[in-house]
Amino acid sequence: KKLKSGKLPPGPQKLPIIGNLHNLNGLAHTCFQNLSQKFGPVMLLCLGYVPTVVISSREGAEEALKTHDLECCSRPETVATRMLSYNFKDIGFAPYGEEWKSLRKLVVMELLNAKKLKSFKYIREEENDILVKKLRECALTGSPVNLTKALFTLVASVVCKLAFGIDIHKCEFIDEDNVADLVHKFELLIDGFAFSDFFPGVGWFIDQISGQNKTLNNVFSELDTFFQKVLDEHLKPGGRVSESPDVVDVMVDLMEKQGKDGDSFKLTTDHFKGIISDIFLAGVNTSAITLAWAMTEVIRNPRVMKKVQDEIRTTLGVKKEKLTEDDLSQLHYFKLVVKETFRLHPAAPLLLPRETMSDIKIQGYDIPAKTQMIINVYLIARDPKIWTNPDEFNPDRFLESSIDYKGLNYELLPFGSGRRICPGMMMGIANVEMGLLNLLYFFDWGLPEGKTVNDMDLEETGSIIVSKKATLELVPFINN
Ligand code: HEM
Repeated sequence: KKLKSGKLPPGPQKLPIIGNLHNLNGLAHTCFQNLSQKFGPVMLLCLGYVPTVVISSREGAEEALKTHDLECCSRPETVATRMLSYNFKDIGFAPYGEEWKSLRKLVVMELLNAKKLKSFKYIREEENDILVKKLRECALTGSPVNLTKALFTLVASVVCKLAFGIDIHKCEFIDEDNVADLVHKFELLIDGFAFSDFFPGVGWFIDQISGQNKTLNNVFSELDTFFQKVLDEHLKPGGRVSESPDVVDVMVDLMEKQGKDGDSFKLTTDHFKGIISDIFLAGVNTSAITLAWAMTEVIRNPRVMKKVQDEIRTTLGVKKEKLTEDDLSQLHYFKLVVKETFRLHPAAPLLLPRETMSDIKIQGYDIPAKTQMIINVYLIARDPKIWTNPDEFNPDRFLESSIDYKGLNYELLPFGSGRRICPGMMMGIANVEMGLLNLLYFFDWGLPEGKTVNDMDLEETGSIIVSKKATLELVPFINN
């Protein structure tokens, strides 16, 4: 691909063949942060053979996501994304077109619409209750809990039950204690560097002899086995007995009925697995990561912890045995704590990469078609021109502010914006809010013996999805 002339965005000097890959050593969003301090908020890099524009200003993000929304598609073609999306037969990595539209509509209609979400709230309440009971047992022994793992299990149990009709506490093919490891495998896969991502042809050869292809295939095959079993459960002869059909039931039903209409696309096993992969991986990881960061931040900020727990316990009283989603509606400061967590720790700090479908202009620069476009929402949410003391965790900053995080305020975009905005946003928010509320209402929290707040490791890890690297271990104390 050759970049056409015009007023291209500035960027660092390129080296032959590798382009600017040498500029990326470390976490992508922080490397881009250092580079954009030098080259500005719209900059052009070449990642191997992939021309890439990185945007890190609110104005640039707004122009890209709004004005040019119709000209962007989300399709970073890497070895890992090709595997996980089952050859782009999913939603997150599918190119813009009829297939993507139909699949997104199906998932939104069958899983993520407001009515369905409301009818699913009992599942969330039930699963949180199970976690609270387990934590109570740990509190009696006074021993630290691996909260990272507990939160992954919580979110996975909710997502698996409502999307796939599977109870992971009883399921034969997935062990509830290993679900966090399974999601972690996905992180390894998506972070796995493959030469063929950046150097077509010759890169494949290097990956083959270096063993990278084998590693990626092994990790993928474990995930694929899980997805296949989810599918098999739904295809069992005699059908499934289910009160309310889940997304896979609906797809099976559609597949059985399809065939006559020659125009519309046909659902295949790859579509099934692409959707299961999207829901499991995009749905579980992100909410669990956000919950772990929320707990980390409130432990590090005792003033905020006290203020939010006072609000929760005064508003809800101290005698509740079990919380319901209706309890959330009365809380105000609590929601600001969640908002501040989304600001400082967006689970997808660069959103999903997009690709321009035609030549476009952003902030006065010419950007050719087929350029990968990355929006650094992490940096925008910490821009000192927009936020006072941007690195400080301070939910009070939102007390007098109307800025929200649902895709309309371009300074705060943890769920993205525009046509590819996260379709699971409402479910993600509900998972995070209900999980955090239960942790803060029923328990007080401390650090393991001998540890202080200063010992807490805040290092991040990951590329597309970024999480807290170190496991979060805390000691619960029963409040009531
Ligand atoms: C705290 C929770 C979550 C966060 C922070 C989050 C964040 C995101 C972000 C930033 C994107 C990319 C948006 C863009 O590029 O503009 C995205 C896309 C997506 N998310 Fe989420 N998400 C969450 C929960 C969920 C859940 C619960 C599901 C499904 C059950 C889900 C399914 C998806 C899918 C399918 C896409 C791809 C959409 C498309 O390309 O059309 N997410 N998410």
